[in-house]
Amino acid sequence: MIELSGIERQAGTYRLEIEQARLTRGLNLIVGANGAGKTTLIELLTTLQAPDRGQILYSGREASDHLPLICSQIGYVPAEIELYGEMKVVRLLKYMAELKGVYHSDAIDRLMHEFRLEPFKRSKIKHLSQGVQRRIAVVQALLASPLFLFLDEPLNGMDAEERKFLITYLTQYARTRMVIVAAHELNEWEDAADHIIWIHRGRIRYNGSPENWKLGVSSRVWEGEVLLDQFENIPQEKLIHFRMKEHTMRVRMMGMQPPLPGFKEMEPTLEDTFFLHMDALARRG
Ligand SMILES: Nc1ncnc2c1ncn2[C@@H]1O[C@H](COP(=O)(O)OP(=O)(O)OP(=O)(O)O)[C@@H](O)[C@H]1O
Repeated sequence: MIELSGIERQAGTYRLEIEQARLTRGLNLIVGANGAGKTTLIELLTTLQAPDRGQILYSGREASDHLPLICSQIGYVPAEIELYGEMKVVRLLKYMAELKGVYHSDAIDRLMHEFRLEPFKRSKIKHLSQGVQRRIAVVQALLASPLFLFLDEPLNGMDAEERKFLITYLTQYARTRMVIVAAHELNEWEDAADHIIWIHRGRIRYNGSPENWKLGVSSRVWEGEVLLDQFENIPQEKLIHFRMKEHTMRVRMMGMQPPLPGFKEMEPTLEDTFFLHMDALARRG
């Protein structure tokens, strides 16, 4: 468990403030608009940044008093990964393992196999696709079986198969450990997220189950088809997404009532719920 209390962090004009928060085992999905503070929160939790005020406890231990121990329990995949391009994959992973105090090759062999990296074992990192490089970044974070695994936008650069594999892997890993993921694309995490941490303008607005997050919205979600000229009159702020068909548009919208006859009410997804909460905040001003 990670417990935060009285956290304050100023970076330029941006300010993060967290009075109290508790993160528990399972897959924790940090959601928020651009610039909300997802990366700042992850960097505080990985000890990369120190708070100006407040306390972060990892399984009851204060980070500043037990830094080497806590760092050894953390795995981190940043959003912008920069691996040593000239190194071969196996050499890089051996080096990263040694830095983490892992001197036997079992973990490397197992993870290379699980993440299907064996064909690239002797390739230089710089010759590999973004998706493969990201898989390597995830593997290096997993080498010491961290209790706390942080991933910032981990699906960036991955193809559909890699994304599916990683989400399944993390879901299983999160059964016994804490996985904390910051993501923009929420629908992909629909079945994986155990907890939602919604951050808005440097404050945690929600920390709890996806089910309760969805129940916390008053507006509803509707889907239906409209003609192209009808589409032009749809208020853009109520639009969640749309898909062009031959002569019509399939649109997904939010609102208390069906926007037009023939629209059906839909179960809100995580992504819908994010839009609904943001819309409610905007209406409150
Ligand atoms: N060192 C810094 N100096 C000044 N401003 C900073 C610094 N670090 C972050 N910020 C600002 O703090 C805000 C929060 O940044 P952060 O990267 O944590 O947000 P985010 O939710 O991860 O955003 P995104 O979704 O765009 O990645 C942004 O407005 C950013 O420009």
